[in-house]
Amino acid sequence: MDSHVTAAIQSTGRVAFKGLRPPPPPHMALQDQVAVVTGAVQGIGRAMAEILLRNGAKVALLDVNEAAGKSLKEVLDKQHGPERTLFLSCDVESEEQIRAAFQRTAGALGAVDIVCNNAGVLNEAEWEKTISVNLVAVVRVTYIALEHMNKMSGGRGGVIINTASMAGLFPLLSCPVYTATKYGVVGFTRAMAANSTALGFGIRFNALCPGFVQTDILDNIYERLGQFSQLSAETQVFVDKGVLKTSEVAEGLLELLTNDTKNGEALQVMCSSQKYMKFPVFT
Ligand SMILES: NC(=O)c1ccc[n+]([C@@H]2O[C@H](COP(=O)([O-])OP(=O)(O)OC[C@H]3O[C@@H](n4cnc5c(N)ncnc54)[C@H](O)[C@@H]3O)[C@@H](O)[C@H]2O)c1
Ligand SMILES: CC/C=C\C[C@H](O)/C=C/C=C\C=C\C=C\[C@@H](O)[C@@H](O)C/C=C\CCC(=O)O
Repeated sequence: MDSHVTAAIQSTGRVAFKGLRPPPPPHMALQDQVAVVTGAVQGIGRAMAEILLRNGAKVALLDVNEAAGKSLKEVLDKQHGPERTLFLSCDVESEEQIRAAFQRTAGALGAVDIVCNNAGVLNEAEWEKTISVNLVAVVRVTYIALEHMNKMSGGRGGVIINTASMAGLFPLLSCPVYTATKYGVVGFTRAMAANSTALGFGIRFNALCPGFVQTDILDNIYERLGQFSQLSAETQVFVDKGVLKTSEVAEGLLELLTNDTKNGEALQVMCSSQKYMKFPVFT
């Protein structure tokens, strides 16, 4: 993010970013960086991959949706060249598949610098699955990423960004398990950031916390609320207050990646502004 915008966030904790200026030039800091994005073939993950590529990074696109992955790869090849991306069919619930994906990324694109733990689901009826994908897999991918990136074991450090949600900071009506997973992601991110500082991993950890975003997660929400489906109208009232574009969330990712003063932060991305969450200080 531009230095004056970063300064605005630091001084006010809030910055408006919609339509104020032409697109900024690419961030040199991301040039030829190697990024792994999970849940990369649609929605927020796709917007993350696109902004990384526009800023000169190489991107491994990990997802369970092979058909969408192959067609996205074709689109991105035309825009950025085939050597800039890799699509890898990978279920983040599988340790074996994640290990293979990191190995293939390092072999084809180079050592991993950036990980975006973004894959997620919302299903209060299949709540164990929601915990498995949204929280357990974030821990699993992070620990495998550490084996590649940790400066204390020969890696070269980097940045790990976890897609949480505003529902990781405020309870989301009708989605108690989804809310719990996103609170878990925020807590894990902050704890890993503190560990990284204490143990010298050379890795920054931050959480991205968008409000409602126009993606498939918002579709057919009624069917995925399980025993809380009677509250779908109340949830819809929140949704109707405003829905973000995926590109706006990707701008938040860029801020967390390029602002190297940020570690252990949760960036709220809302329709009117972005602002860092103020957590209580424990003394
Ligand atoms: N859409 C919103 O309103 C919103 C708001 C805040 C946070 N989020 C979070 O953003 C992230 C992305 O969601 P989205 O809104 O883009 O949804 P989406 O459904 O459009 O995209 C999710 C992607 O994750 C992939 N995925 C699902 N399970 C997977 C698995 N086991 N392994 C690998 N890939 C898997 C899907 O195939 C899909 O491509 C999620 O973590 C979600 O919780 C979404
Ligand atoms: C239907 C589910 C769709 C998508 C899931 C996704 O992750 C979206 C979550 C979005 C928002 C959740 C927000 C919860 C909000 C409230 O509880 C609310 O009262 C927050 C109030 C103020 C916060 C903003 C501020 O302090 O300025």
